[in-house]
Amino acid sequence: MARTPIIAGNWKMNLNHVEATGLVQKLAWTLADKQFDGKKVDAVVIPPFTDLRTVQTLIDGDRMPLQLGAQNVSQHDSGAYTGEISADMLAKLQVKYVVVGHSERREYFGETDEVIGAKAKKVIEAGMTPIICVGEGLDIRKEGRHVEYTLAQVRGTLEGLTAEQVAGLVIAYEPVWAIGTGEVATPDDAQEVCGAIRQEVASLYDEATAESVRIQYGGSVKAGSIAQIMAQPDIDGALVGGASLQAEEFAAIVRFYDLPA
Ligand SMILES: O=C[C@H](O)COP(=O)(O)O
Repeated sequence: MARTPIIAGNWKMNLNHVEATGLVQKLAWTLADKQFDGKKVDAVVIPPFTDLRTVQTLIDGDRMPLQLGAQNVSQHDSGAYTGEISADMLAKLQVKYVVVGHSERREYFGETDEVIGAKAKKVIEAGMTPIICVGEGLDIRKEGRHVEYTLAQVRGTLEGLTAEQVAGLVIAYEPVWAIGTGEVATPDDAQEVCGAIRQEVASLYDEATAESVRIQYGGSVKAGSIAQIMAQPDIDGALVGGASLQAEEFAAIVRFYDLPA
């Protein structure tokens, strides 16, 4: 079965709930103008926690062809974890996707593969889909160890998940040196690692699981680069940062199939 492409816009710590309303409305108008109905591509917006209720109400009320995502989640169910948000709280807001293990969380908040794997498990148990982020820094890339480094993160974060669970999730390959820098990995660079991730899933689980898991590329994706990236056999979507804050640019990325490769 063909994998449905998934284009997700991670807003990071940008836009309050009032600004979020403006962006989502503009995005929906732009997509409607282009007859986008959300059937061909999963189009996901991932705002900060404080915007989720507002954006959910808009998507729901206006039947926008958008799905909702969150940027993080607690690995605990409930209790004395001040400042944390549980998977059940997100599911109740009709959140469908949750980013876990973004490189910024690994770097600034010390998240390990073990913690990320535990978060992914909570997301799945709450009926949502984790977007598990992996990817190497510049030093590792220069040493030529990017594939083995990224695959070690894949093994570390998937540990304990069943084949059925892995088949339904999303893995985002984001080389850290390409995030927010304007440096896009070439389509071949991105395919090399995304292909290796799919093979690793096949050897950890089986071919059917590897064929089903969706793999995104992330790192300075723009409308001008998305078509070539999406033309790669093992890339099923993109995790977009900066460009997802501009409605027209993000709408063009969502409709990558209309752009020349
Ligand atoms: O989650 C998104 C990635 O970190 C990519 O961010 P960027 O598109 O601003 O490089």
